[in-house]
Amino acid sequence: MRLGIVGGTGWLGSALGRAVLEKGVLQPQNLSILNRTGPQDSYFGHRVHWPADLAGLISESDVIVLSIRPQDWEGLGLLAGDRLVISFMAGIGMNRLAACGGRILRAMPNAAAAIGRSYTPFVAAEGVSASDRATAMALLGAFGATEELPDEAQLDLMTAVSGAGPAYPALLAMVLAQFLTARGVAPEVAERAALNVVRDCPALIGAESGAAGAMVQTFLDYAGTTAAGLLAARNSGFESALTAGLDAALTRAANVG
Ligand SMILES: NC(=O)C1=CN([C@@H]2O[C@H](COP(=O)(O)OP(=O)(O)OC[C@H]3O[C@@H](n4cnc5c(N)ncnc54)[C@H](OP(=O)(O)O)[C@@H]3O)[C@@H](O)[C@H]2O)C=CC1
Ligand SMILES: O=C(O)[C@@H]1CCC=N1
Repeated sequence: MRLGIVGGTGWLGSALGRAVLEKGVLQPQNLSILNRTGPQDSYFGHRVHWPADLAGLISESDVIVLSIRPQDWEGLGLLAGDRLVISFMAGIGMNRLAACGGRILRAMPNAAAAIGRSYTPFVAAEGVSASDRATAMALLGAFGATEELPDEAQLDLMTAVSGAGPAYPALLAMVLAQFLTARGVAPEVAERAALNVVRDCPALIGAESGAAGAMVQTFLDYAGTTAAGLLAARNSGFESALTAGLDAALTRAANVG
């Protein structure tokens, strides 16, 4: 299989390119990278193809990954023939992607792709075969976990939620640190304390089903200071504020590009 990544030097495109090479999913001679700024001497220590333009990338690829920003899609003018096309673009629906003529699969990685820990759900259009799905899962599996969703509406929901990756935990860490600094704690100490909470919580919560709810319940049952804080945060609109943020992201996804 020969893979072409449009946007292969960007945030997600480079995470994918690096992962497929490091995991041995592809040999460098089977990887083509297109960007705006041009070729690089070394691509994560490998020599890959740097086609001069989109036509060059198409001609030397069996599978094309679109990892450009949504607003760049209309100007790209991709005509993919009967190739498998995997789009990472937020909010560019199957209806618009169909213009390129390929067999389309939309996937939604997140920033954890850069450390091989993305959660990458996908949906496939009609005409995408079992073998195409296996190909996509091998590629996406190189930078984390992947699974198929039943419909595109769910992928758009995931765009707002898992697609945001560390964004909301980072906002949480900022609020925690601001609370401390506003009450006299030195900024660097406040930041250490806040980051400790956010950075260590994945290992503490675990990954099993119901783990987050169980953790909250553990603290509520403990009935101490944290329970008082959790209840007050809920009563002050913590959940509705976050839900409003996710709704705004979903609305943006529907209007992007
Ligand atoms: N970043 C994230 O966490 C997530 C991103 N996404 C989606 O993934 C897609 C990629 O995002 P991200 O990696 O963050 O974006 P970046 O801005 O980091 O990368 C975009 C890439 O596209 C290249 N590019 C832009 N226009 C063209 C063009 N006309 N021809 C060839 N290459 C082009 C850029 O080239 P150059 O490097 O030369 O400028 C760059 O390599 C987006 O559509 C986004 O919605 C989805 C989920 C999460
Ligand atoms: O913020 C963004 O636009 C990207 C796309 C989906 C999630 N993150």
